[in-house]
Amino acid sequence: MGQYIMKIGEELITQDAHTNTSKPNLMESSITQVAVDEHPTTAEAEAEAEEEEKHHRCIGDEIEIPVINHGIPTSVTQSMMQVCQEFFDIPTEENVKQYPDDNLKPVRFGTSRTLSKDTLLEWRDYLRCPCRPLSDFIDLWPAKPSTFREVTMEYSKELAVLAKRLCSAISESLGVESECLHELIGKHQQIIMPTYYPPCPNPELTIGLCAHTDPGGITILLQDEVEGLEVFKKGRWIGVKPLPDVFVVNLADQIQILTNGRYKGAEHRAIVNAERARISIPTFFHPLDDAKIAPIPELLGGQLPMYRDSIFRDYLREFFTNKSTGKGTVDSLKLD
Ligand SMILES: O=C(O)CCC(=O)C(=O)O
Ligand SMILES: [Fe+2]
Repeated sequence: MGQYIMKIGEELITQDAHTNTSKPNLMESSITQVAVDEHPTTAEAEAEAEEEEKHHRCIGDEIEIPVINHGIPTSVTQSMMQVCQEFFDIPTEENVKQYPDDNLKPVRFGTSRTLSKDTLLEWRDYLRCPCRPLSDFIDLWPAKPSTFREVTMEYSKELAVLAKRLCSAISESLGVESECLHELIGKHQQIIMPTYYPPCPNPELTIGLCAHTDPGGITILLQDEVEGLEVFKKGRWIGVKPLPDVFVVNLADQIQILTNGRYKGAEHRAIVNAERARISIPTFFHPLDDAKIAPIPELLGGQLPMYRDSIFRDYLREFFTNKSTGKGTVDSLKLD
């Protein structure tokens, strides 16, 4: 009941992404997209929401967007977190054997714990689970833990609905057809990537995940209660505080291109700590591999395109081949 996405100019309730500041961060630019309903999920959320309701909230460039009251039952997010925890509890060697890290395999497990092939060691394990069409992939997903497939299927369906809502809100905030971004990016590829960051005896010597923007369209991220996600904003890294029942949404590179730079991909990274393992579950929404991505003509408003066209498959290849960090790949498409 009452789950919807607000659009620009309407009343917005968002939560500030910062751990370092308690003040809400008002931004000048014109993007807004947040799911709210009249029943905040936690007392904390309610208090913060009331505080922030007074403001016209604009969420803009290079910030990760927390989404509360998204309508996804807590039982679904908790089960997903739990089943991922159980998956990562399986001995790493076993997961490596079951789901080899072979680029040709859609479902694969990557780890820095047993292998030394990476020159730059990112301190994490991950499982890549494509979801669409489900019938193509579900039998390839882990059969252990025994509930993994069922729980992940349920979660993926809920996330697909949320992604559609977010795409509509972003489209409306841009002044284009509400289906626009869903058609371009929201309804095609969906990939869930549960990620595990083990505690690290020397966290200052490593990184969980290097600075990057996500290459796809949007990313919806569920994290456990351990801090580690950071966003680069105004020249510094800012921790994104994990809050119960709150998703973090990243706008990614293809949104930056489609909007001709009006909305920016959020640059982020993950750090690790010596005490506690952390689990984060990003779900990536990508265009079709053979989609041509270029600034949406309606959004040019008489300006020249800032980015040249690219085919998403080629974009991804470039992104992964060059191990591009930060905004490297998207910047490489910039026209002079
Ligand atoms: O650890 C996180 O929360 C971020 C994960 C992430 O950015 C990614 O997998 O692209
Ligand atoms: Fe990311």
